[in-house]
Amino acid sequence: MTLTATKSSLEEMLDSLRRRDGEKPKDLPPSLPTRPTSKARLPRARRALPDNLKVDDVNVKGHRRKGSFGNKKMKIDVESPYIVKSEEKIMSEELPQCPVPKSANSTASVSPPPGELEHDNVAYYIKKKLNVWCRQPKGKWELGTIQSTSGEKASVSLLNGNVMKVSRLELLPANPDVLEGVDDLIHLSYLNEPSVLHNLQFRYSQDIIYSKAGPILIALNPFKDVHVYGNDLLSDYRQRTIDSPHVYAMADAAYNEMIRDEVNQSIIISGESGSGKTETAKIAMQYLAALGGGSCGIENEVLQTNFILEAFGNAKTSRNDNSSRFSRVVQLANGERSYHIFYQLCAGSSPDLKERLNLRMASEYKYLNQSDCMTIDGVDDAKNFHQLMKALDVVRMSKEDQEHVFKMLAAILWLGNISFNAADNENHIEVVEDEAVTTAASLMGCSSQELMTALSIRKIQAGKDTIAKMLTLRQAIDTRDALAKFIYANLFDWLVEQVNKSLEVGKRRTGRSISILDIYGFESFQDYELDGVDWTKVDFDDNQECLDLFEKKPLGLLSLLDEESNFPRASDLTLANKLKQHLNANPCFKEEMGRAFSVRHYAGEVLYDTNGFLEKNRDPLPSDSIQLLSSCTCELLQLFSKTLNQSQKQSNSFHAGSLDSKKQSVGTKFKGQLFKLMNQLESTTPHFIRCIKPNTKQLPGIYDEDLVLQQLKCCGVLEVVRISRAGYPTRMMHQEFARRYGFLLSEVNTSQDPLSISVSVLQQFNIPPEMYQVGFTKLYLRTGQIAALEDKRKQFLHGIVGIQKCFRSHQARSRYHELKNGVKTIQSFIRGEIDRRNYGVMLKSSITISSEKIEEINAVIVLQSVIRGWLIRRHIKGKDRFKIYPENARPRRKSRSKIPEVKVIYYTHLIFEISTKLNTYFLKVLIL
Ligand SMILES: Nc1ncnc2c1ncn2[C@@H]1O[C@H](COP(=O)(O)OP(=O)(O)OP(=O)(O)O)[C@@H](O)[C@H]1O
Repeated sequence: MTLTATKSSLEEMLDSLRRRDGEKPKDLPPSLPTRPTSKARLPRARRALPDNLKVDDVNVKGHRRKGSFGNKKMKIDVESPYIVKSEEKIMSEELPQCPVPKSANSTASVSPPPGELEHDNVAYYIKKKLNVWCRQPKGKWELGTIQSTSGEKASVSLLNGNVMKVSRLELLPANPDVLEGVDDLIHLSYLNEPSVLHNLQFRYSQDIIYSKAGPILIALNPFKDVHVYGNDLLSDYRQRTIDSPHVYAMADAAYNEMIRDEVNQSIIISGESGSGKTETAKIAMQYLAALGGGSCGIENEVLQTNFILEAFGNAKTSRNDNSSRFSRVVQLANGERSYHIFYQLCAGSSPDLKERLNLRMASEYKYLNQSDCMTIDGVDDAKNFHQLMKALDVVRMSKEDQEHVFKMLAAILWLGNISFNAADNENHIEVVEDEAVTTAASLMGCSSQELMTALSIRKIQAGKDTIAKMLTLRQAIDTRDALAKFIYANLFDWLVEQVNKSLEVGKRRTGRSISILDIYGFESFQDYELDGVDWTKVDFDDNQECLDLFEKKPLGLLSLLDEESNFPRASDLTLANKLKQHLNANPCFKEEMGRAFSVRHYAGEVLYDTNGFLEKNRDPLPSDSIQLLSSCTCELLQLFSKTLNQSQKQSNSFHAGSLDSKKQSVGTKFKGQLFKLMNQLESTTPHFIRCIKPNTKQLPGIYDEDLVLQQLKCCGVLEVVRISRAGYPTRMMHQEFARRYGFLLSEVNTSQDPLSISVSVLQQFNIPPEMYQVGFTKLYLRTGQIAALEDKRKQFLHGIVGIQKCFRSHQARSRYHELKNGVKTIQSFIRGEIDRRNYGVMLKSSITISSEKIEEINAVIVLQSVIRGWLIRRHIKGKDRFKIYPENARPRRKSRSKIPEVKVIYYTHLIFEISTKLNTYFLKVLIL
């Protein structure tokens, strides 16, 4: 398969963009002011620092704390999200027609993408000495100012001092300095290629690797540690004290939407090999794991799973030392390695394990030594093997299962070493019975003979008879390799299943999930129309025709491939002819010479050679091999063959008669998996991250403009920004919108109808009508609108919480004082009593006093009792009157007890009072 991204198709795409830009959708302002209507000055590029600026407020690496000065994002915190702050107003007054965004939320004022300089505009640009982008002969863009024009030519003075004459078509408007390095491309006044590239480069040069392109997060691979991760930043993003673009912010948005809308989410990460998808996925996982429960250890578990998945799923390629790869067990190119796990196992297993697996050095296995590359600079395979063992323990894989996994890996390596001898003159072979066969067979749990038969003979059903046919060398090698690939693929799937099982705790708790995957998708605009929305249609490159080319039935490429795979006499040439015959009418298909054809994909044109298509599409694992696997004593192999049989039965019930009644083609399997994935995705809210590789050398600090531009175009980032500005990317059901924002209404809406509540909310906050569309079922909002409402909602909730706090604290304080006073009274009462009772003892224990003093105290106590007795006797006559009787022990002679209970309490108080006074008196005496 050769990739030929022809210039013509890219140019065509660019032209279509230009043509569209020329049409200028009616809801968008012109690309440049035709005439200045204000004499006001342009905004200064650098504003003076405010007096109250604190150094802490301005973060390095583009991490802007909310409300801090010095960031590029034009977002401001204002009372109403739709009221423009004075400074911003001045800016827009100064540039009445130049579309500088008023705020992050007001996107209607931005212009459409690249437009050539119009005649009127050129005069304005010359007069105001405004910067323009000027294309250099080699295609690079340079900043400069137009000095003069003559016909279609313009004389441009470049920043480096050179003056050059260029066609006006080679000039594009540049953004004002104030927009340099904005964190969302959507805020650029001019969304032309050089402006976008410059903006990303400006940020990249300051190690700000994340930017937004409307709803998409762009991540430029820094190829170095840029210190923008870790627990501190993680909690900053969680608490929303930082809102600059970051994977954390996107993961946080996904998490919040999952909780808010009760809908599963997906984070879809796309990009070229080596652009940083895996790293980005890990960063997102790190954030979600920390949210999901750092306390119960799941964070560590999630991060450990990465180690397992990378060991088994990644390999070194020429583009990336740690590339996620498929199917590279049996074939390797020079400079590349097979999956890391094979090298780790050979380098790091203990002598015991080595002996059990009869393991050799990596260089002794043919599956590994066909490439000249055995090690990776800076990577220690043995150390990584020990880390892998720990990770397997963390995901609770039993030692027995771990042993099974290592056995399967060793079996694969030994299978690769099996060789064949010619058996006759007809190119038939027989297996060489050597150490490779015996070890592979013993690791798999079958006899050497069984394995040798499966690799050299194929049984064919002819009516009721079974005929044994000897294999040719090619067939035998294919069978051996297919067996190795099958075992590895199933082992990997099984591992993923084990890992998922061990992580399922979280899912059981919430019932919701966030999936992270490497794929790219497009927005569908159909539902706008279905919902009765009158909107300015945004033209965009739809790849439906290309999708039809592949999967339309009965005459799609995959169906035709399956059909041809069923013809015994079919060849790759007959397949190519069939494709040309049936698919020529599709504009995405192009005939080529011989067995070749081209497909016009969204990203560019790809030339395909049908060589080997049929063989690869047929089921690569013969039924003899499947039988062998099911008879092996190794539990994992039995499980794999059982799973294979089940999936074949299932697919046969769905696709009866599609291929031969037993086998499912690779194409059909792939299509089935893709549809399953799409179905899963469709039930989620997607969040897109586009990873960009700034250079092919895998080095920091190098920004290759052409390479970046190509990647931006291939995945349609510029399209998405343009569509986001012109479209309504946020949709919400009226019920949902009313439930979430209805309470913000200052007047109660009597109708209680969600649609009218939604409209009242929009009106209350003066959302301009061009910022939304009201559908039958949903509300459609332009970019940034929901964020503004969310801010408003948050402010409102803060206010409510503030009032609640005040009221509750007042309540709590009053209650506290009441209790405190009560406690004080009881305490003083009890303490007095205790003090009185223990007075002598306390004195003895805590103060060192002489025996004379003790005698003195005793004398005082005696005196006290005498005085007390006298005082009481003087006040009250009759000793029974002073007794406090328990409830159930009242005196029998009630007639003699005439004092009411109140009086008893009074007297008791009196006694206490007197004795307290006496105590105080005597204490004073003692201290003196
Ligand atoms: N955010 C980042 N910070 C620092 N280095 C990074 C970052 N992202 C990627 N890299 C570097 O780039 C290399 C390649 O990244 P990664 O393996 O994630 O690419 P990929 O897109 O997954 O590639 P493939 O498709 O081949 O699997 C990493 O090994 C790492 O050195």
